[in-house]
Amino acid sequence: CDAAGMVIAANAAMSALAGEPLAGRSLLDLFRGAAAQQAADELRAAVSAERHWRATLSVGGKAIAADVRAKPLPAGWGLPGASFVFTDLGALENGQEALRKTMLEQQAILDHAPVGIVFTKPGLLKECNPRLAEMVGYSVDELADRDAGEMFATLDAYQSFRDEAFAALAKGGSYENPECPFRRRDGSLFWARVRASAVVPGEREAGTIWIIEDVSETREARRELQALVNNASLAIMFTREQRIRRGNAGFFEMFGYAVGECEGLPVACLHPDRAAFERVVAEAYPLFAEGRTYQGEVQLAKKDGTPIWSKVIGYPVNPDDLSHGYVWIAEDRTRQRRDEQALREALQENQAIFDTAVLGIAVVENGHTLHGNRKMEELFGHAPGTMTGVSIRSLYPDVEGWQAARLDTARDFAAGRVSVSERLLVRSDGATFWGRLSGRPFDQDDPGGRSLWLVDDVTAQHEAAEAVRRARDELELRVSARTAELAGANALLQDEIVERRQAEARVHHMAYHDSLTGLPNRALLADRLQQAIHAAQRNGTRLAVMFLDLDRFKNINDSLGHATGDYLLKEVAARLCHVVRASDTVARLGGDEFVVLVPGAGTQEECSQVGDKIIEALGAPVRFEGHSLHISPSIGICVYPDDGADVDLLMRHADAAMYQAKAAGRNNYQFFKERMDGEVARAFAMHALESNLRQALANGEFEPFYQPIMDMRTRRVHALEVLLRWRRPEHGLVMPDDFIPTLEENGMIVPVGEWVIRRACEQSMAWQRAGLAPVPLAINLSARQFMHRALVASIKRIVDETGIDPQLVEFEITETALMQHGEQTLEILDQINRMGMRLSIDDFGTGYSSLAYLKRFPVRKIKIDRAFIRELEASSEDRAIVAAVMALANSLQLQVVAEGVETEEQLALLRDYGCQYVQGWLFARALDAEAARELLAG
Ligand SMILES: Nc1nc2c(ncn2[C@@H]2O[C@H](COP(=O)(O)O[C@H]3[C@@H](O)[C@H](n4cnc5c(=O)[nH]c(N)nc54)O[C@@H]3COP(=O)(O)O)[C@@H](O)[C@H]2O)c(=O)[nH]1
Repeated sequence: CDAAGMVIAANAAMSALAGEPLAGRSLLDLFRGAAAQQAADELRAAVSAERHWRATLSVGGKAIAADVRAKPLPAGWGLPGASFVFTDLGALENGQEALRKTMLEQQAILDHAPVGIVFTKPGLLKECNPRLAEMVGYSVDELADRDAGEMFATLDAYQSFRDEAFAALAKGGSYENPECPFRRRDGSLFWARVRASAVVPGEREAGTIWIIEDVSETREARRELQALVNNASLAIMFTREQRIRRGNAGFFEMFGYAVGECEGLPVACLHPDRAAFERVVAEAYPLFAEGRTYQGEVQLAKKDGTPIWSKVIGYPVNPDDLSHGYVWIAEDRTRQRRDEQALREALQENQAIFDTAVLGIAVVENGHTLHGNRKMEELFGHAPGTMTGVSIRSLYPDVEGWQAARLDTARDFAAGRVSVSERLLVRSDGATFWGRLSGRPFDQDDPGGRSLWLVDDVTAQHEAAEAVRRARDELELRVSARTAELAGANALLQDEIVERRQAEARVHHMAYHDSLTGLPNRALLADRLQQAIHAAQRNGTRLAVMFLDLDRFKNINDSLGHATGDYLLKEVAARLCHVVRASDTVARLGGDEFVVLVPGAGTQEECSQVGDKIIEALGAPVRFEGHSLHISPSIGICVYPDDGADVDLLMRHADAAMYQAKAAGRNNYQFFKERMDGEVARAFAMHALESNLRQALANGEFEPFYQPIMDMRTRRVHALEVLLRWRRPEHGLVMPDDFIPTLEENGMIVPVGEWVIRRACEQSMAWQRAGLAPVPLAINLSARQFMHRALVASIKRIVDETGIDPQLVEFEITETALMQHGEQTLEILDQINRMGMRLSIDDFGTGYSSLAYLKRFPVRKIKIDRAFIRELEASSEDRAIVAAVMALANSLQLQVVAEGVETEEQLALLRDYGCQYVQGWLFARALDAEAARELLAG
C-alpha cells in the first residue's frame, strides 16, 4: 500500500484470499466489517510498530480470520507506504501440509544449490548449505556458530570485506563483490563471488544471507586469457564508434605506440590513408551486420607512417548489439609478405630459368619424369606440358641402351658421384640423337630416390668429333704419303741447296774477282791489303804495293780489237801469278791496271827483285791469232809503312809512282817519291780526277742547277738554263769549269750529259705535276757529246720515258762545236729539230761562224757570250759587236739571248739594241731545284 492505504501490488494468494484483484483498491476495504476507523488506526499503529495482529477481514460478504503482519515499505520502493502479509487462519490449518512441503522443497533447493548459502548473525556463521561447507572444507554442523573471519584468506581481507559489505547493506541495499579471497580449512585459498542481503534491511543483528559462488576457475581462466591476450604476438584491439578503446601490448608494439598512447584515437589513424580505411569499413561492416567475422589482408600504417602488411580479423563484441564495439586481431605479415614476395620472385626466376634453359631439365622418380622443361620437351619432341609421367625407358631407342644407362647411373649415385654420360636417345617421332646426360640425386642419402637430370643435344659435336676422327685418319694417311713425297723433295732440295751454294759462291767470287782474268778485283785487293797491313803492324814487318799499267795497251786494243786485248790481259794475269809467290796477291783493277801486293817485301832490293821478275815475265812476246804481241809494264812501287799506313794512301801512292814510271820512259819500275815533277803531277791529278768523276756518277754526286733566262719585255722567266754542279764530298759544290773539260777529254761527258738531260726532264715533269706552269729548259750539249752517234736515240728515249713535251727542251751548242763537223752536224741538228726540240747557238761571237752554215742550221736562238756583255758600257767595240750580232740575228730571224747581264745599265743598252732575252746575275744566279721551284711558283 502507499501512504494513503491504496494497494499498489498484491500477490496471487492475496487476490485469491480477497476473491478479486486488489491493485488500486483501498486496503481498508478489507477491514470494513470491523469498525473501519478503528481498523485504520490499528493499521497505522501496526505499521509503525511493525507488529502483527489477529484481524477479521470482510471479504466478499464473508468474515475471514486472518493474521496480519505489517511493516513499512523498504527504502528501495521509493514510496512511504507499508507492506502487509495476510495469513488466512482458516486456511492455515489446511495449508500446514502445503507449508511443510514447501519447506522441504526449499530445504532441497538449499541442499542442492550449486552456490554456497550462509546465514550469519554479526560475526558468526549461523546456518549454511552443504555447498558452502564443501567449499570451505567443513561439515555443515562444524560451521555453525563459527567465526566468519576464519573463512577469509587473512584477517585484513575479512575486515575490509566486512566494512565494505556492511556499509552497503546498512544503506538497505544488497552487496556484491565479484572476487573475494577465501581460505579453506586446509589453508588453501579460493576465490568467490559474494552477494549479500540483509534479512531485515538495515538491521545487521537480524542476520544476513550470503550467497557465495566459487569463481576460482573462472578467475584463473580469465587471468590466463588476460595473460594470453597481453602476451599474444598478435595485436588485439577493441574499437567502438570507430575509435580505438583498448589494445594489448602486441597492438601497441605493432603500431609503434606507447602503451595506452593511442586509446581514443580514430581507427583510421592505423590505415595508410582515409581511402584504405574506408575500404576496410565497406568490406567489414556489412559482415558484422550479419553477425559474421571479417578477415582480410590489408595494408596498415605505423605511427611513423611505415606501412605494415597485416592479416586482420574483426568481429563484433556482441553480434546482437553492434554498439558494444568490435574486436580486431591483427597479425603483422610484412616480413612474411616480403619473404613470400622474394620466394615468389625466386620461384618465378627459377621457373624462367627452367623454361628458358638451353639444356633439357627433368626431375625423375621411379623411372618416370615428374617434370620436364620446354627444352626437354623440344629435345624429345613432346608437346608442351606432356613431359610429365614419361617413362625413362621410352627415351632410349632400345632396351640395352636404357639398361646400360640405369646400371651406370645406379653405380655413380651409389658412389656419391654425379652421373655424366653421352647416350643415344630417341625422340617421340623415332628420330635418334646424342644426348649428354648429367644427373644427381636430390638426396645423397637416398640414391634411388628422386633425381635431377640435365640433357644436352650433342649430336653435332658427336658428328664433328667423328668427322675429326675420320679426317685425322685420312690426314695420317696423307701425312705418311706426303712424308714419303717430302723425303724425295728433300733430296731434290739438298741438291738445290748445293747448287744454290755453288751459285752463291760464284756470285761471291764474281763480286770479288775480275770476270776476265779471275784475279781478285779492287774490293778483294783492298781487303787483302788491309789484312796485310794489320799483319805487318802486328809483326813489325813491311809490305810492298806495286801498281802496274800496261804501256800502250789502248793501241793494241783499238787496233787489234777487244778479243786480242782480252787475251793479252789474261796472259799478263797468268804470267804475273806465275812470277810471284802464292802468298802474294795479284789483282786487276780494270782496264790495263794491275796491282801486286807483296807482304814481307820492304827493302828496295826485295821490291826490285819482284819488279824485275815482272818486267822480265811480261817481256816475252804474246802470240795470238798469228800476231806476236809485245807488251811492257810501267810499275809504281810504294812500301808500308814508309809511304803510307792505310789502304787508300798506299794505293794512291803506288798509282802516283806508276805515273813516275810512265814519265821515266815506260817498262820500268819507280819507287814512290813525295815530290813529283809538274808533268807527272798533272798526269796524276788528271788520273785522280777522272777516277773521282767516275765515282761521282755512280754515287749520284752530280746535281743540276737552274738559271732563269728572262723575257726582256715582260721581265718574267722565259726559260731555265740547266747548269751542272758536282757536290763533291769534302770539297763542296764544284763548278762545271773544273770538271766538264775532264769529262769531255775522257769521254765521260757522254754518260754524264745523258744523265743531265734525263734528270732535267724528270724535274720539269715533277714541277708540272706539282701544278707549276711548264717552262722550257735550255740544256748544254758539249762538242764530244753532240758528235756521239747514240745522242739522238738517247734523247728520244729520255723524252719517251719521262713524257716531257719536246717543245719544252732546247739544246745549246757552242758556236765552235757547230762549226767542227760540217755536214754531220747539220744532220744531227735536223734530227733533233724534227723531234720538235729547239736549238740555240751558245757563246755566239767567240767562234768563227760561217754565215752559209748559220743560215742552214735549224737554230732559233743565239746567245751572245758574256765576254761581250761584261764591258758593254765601257767598250764601244763590244757595243759594236753586240749591235752587229743583233743585226745579223734580225736578218736571219733569230732570237737573241744576252748572257752575263749583271747591271741595269747593261740591261738598258741591250734593250736599246732590241735584245729579246737576257740571262745573268742581275736576275738570278743558277739555283738548286728547290730554289728554282720557288722562283717558278713566284
Ligand atoms: N756540256 C755541258 N756544259 C755545261 C753543263 N753545265 C754547265 N756547262 C758549261 O759549263 C760552263 C760554266 O758554267 P757555269 O759555271 O754554270 O756558268 C754559267 C753561269 O753561271 C754563268 N753566268 C750566268 N750569268 C752570269 C753573270 O751574270 N756573270 C757571270 N760572271 N757569269 C754568269 O755563265 C755560265 C753559263 O754559260 P753558258 O753555258 O755559255 O750559257 C758553261 O760554259 C756551261 O755551258 C752541262 O751540263 N753540259
